Amino acid sequence: MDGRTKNMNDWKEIAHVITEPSENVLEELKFIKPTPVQAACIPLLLNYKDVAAEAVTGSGKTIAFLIPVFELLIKRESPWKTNEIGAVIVSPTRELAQQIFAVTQVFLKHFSTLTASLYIGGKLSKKDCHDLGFGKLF
Ligand SMILES: Nc1ncnc2c1ncn2[C@@H]1O[C@H](COP(=O)(O)OP(=O)(O)OP(=O)(O)O)[C@@H](O)[C@H]1O
Repeated sequence: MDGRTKNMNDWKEIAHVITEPSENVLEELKFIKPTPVQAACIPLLLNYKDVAAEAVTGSGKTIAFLIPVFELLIKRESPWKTNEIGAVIVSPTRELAQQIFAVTQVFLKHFSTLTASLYIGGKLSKKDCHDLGFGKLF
């Protein structure tokens, strides 16, 4: 058993359906095992189920949806159209949006074919519109 397999052991319930890039993200973040909300949500979302989860702050909700989002985006077989958006993550506050975007950056290092942009209030919307024109997947 190599180091990676050993580290992924606690993710075994869901590790068989996630790809190497996600495993690399988990390794980089040093997340040895899933939190309860992650264990509950990730398999359902990967099976294209609708999920509404409520869990206390700090329970790991970010990864619970980011892993499925990235996994489902890279599994898509039909080619992306210019300006097509693959996923939209809506957050109630600017701070939370920035926090989620920071974790997204770790994923992007390992999912090199995807890109992401952050759109928050307090910035010039003209620049946002310009950025969107380049066809972000996120
Ligand atoms: N499986 C895991 N193992 C260890 N640490 C984790 C794991 N998942 C998330 N964390 C860490 O726990 C902390 C809280 O995670 P996260 O921000 O995703 O929680 P949250 O439920 O989205 O919180 P909030 O409701 O405040 O947005 C972060 O520091 C994150 O890096």
